[in-house]
Amino acid sequence: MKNMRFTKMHGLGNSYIYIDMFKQTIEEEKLPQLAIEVADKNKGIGSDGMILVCPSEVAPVKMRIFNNDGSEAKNCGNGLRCVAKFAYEHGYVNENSFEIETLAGKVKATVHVEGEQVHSVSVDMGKPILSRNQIPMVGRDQEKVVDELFLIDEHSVRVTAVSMGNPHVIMFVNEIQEAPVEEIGPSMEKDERFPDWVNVEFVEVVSESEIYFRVWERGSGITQACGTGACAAVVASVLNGYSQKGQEVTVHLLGGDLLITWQENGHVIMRGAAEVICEGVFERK
Ligand SMILES: N[C@@H](CCC[C@H](N)C(=O)O)C(=O)O
Repeated sequence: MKNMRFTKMHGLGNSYIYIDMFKQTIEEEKLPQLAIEVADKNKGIGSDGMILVCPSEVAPVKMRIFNNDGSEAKNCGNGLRCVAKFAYEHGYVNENSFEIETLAGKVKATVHVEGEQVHSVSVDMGKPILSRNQIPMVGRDQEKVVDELFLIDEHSVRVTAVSMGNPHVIMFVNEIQEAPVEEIGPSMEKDERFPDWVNVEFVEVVSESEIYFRVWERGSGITQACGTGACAAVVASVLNGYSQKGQEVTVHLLGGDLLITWQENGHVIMRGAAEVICEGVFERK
């Protein structure tokens, strides 16, 4: 098909072009290039990537996410909240709580509705993955990677690694404004110690219930927000003794706030906004 209907949505400024695959089909091999084209801010629509809202055999809806370099990731926190809003408002689900399939497994979303519209969404993101080989991160010790010394370019930093279905490496800094996002982000993202590459996050701890957060995303570079990254940052805060399980943490991202709790049962709960920017037709070449 040539012309493609899209909805541009964002979660705290982390924007994607959402394609309704209940109503359209796109050739599988064309998806990576299409993500690059729609995300282009000069010749496309402009976004951090592309998300497909698909039928699923195991849940009412499935999310697939492509970064703006065309790479496909297994999970996306801000995307999950927007997919939940999209599925609810388009009538693909009838309940306020429902499952969403991702390449990393199923999660449960709950939409919070005012009138006919979803204004925010809570997602049970499941349990974080902490063992080194499953992040995946190279190294002999297969235990958790917590506050580990890591030499990158001329910097010596301490890292904690967490997978939320996609890989994250977290560094704690004293001043979030001074975080070396552009300096360290690109080389750490593609460092060979992370075989699948990695999302790179910087965190300033204010208190056990409040942190500041900035991100260099794998496949997209600097974005306004990263939902899975914010979940990983709260898990890392607990692992490093800055917070505790069961404590709700307000995460201040460039694009707004998320509320995140790493529960005693091991599940991470994320709550935040999901918004529609515009709808339209993209003319494919
Ligand atoms: N922005 C997302 C994460 C998108 C995928 C990520 N860049 C990756 O490659 O793993 C989020 O909100 O979680």
